Amino acid sequence: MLDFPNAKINLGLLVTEKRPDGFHNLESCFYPVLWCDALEIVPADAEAFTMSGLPVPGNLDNNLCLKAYRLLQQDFQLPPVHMHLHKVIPMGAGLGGGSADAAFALKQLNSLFELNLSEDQLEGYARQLGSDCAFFIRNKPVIAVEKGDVFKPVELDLSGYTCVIVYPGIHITTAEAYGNIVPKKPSCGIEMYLKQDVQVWKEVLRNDFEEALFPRYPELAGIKEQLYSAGADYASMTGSGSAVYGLFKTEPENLIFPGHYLLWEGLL
Ligand SMILES: C[C@](O)(CO)[C@H](O)COP(=O)(O)OP(=O)(O)OC[C@H]1O[C@@H](n2ccc(N)nc2=O)[C@H](O)[C@@H]1O
Ligand SMILES: Nc1ncnc2c1ncn2[C@@H]1O[C@H](COP(=O)(O)OP(=O)(O)OP(=O)(O)O)[C@@H](O)[C@H]1O
Repeated sequence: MLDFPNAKINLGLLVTEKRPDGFHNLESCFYPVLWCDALEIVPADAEAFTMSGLPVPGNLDNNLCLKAYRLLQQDFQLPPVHMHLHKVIPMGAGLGGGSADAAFALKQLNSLFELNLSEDQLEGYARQLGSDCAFFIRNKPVIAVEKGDVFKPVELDLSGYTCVIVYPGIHITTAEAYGNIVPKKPSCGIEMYLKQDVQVWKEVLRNDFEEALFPRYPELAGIKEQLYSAGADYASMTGSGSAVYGLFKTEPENLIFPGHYLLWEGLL
């Protein structure tokens, strides 16, 4: 198990229909990337939660790490713990950082207190914390369907690629992004597209949120264009934005995004 909660990118994201429960069905390939937070959990005399790094908006009590602890507490007599979260993954970026922390907390608590929960059981808990959360239990590339929490295996290896992720400092709320989208039934599943060469993805693999968000935030389309100009085989916004990534076969030179966070690193 990786010792840090890591982010994900979405390779294609089709929002296919609105569900009766208000959520949306989607189809997307979730791929883990090496942009990580740090979360330490140790037994303590009294419950404590501390944070460092990027400021996380909202009440401390609403932090997904604490929610994960409380969820397990409903079924198990957990001793008090001190959790410390060092936040590095930008929020409102479509990188799933909060979900990654929550899934990591479930896994850590499972091993720390020998709860013997299987990965399927952990996914069950994760689903209750957020749609993206279940993916991070196994943390392997998958095709996600339904709310993004039901998975199909995918044969995909991008290990030769460098992934550059640009975060433009724009916070996009997931609920708001879904509210601005018109679901579309695709003519063909994402799996068919992923079987083709990465260079072909540009023509066929789309993220439905781009159409709704690019006119509002033209800067995002500009970043995607810059990544292609720098030689990316494929570039896209991830999740509901605002981070945009490029996949490069050879490391690009002279990529400058003033004032932006830039991760220049590998995939998992
Ligand atoms: C955009 C993605 O990151 C793609 O991976 C995810 O679909 C977002 O998942 P998430 O951040 O875990 O989202 P949640 O915390 O479960 O839901 C936040 C809000 O997003 C909307 N939402 C989320 C997931 C989904 N499949 N349909 C939705 O309509 C709902 O309004 C929901 O109230
Ligand atoms: N541990 C946490 N880390 C980050 N955000 C958290 C955490 N716990 C709760 N939150 C809340 O969740 C919000 C966004 O979470 P997250 O980092 O998953 O954004 P995101 O990358 O846009 O998510 P997604 O990919 O699911 O759309 C934050 O603004 C914050 O209010």
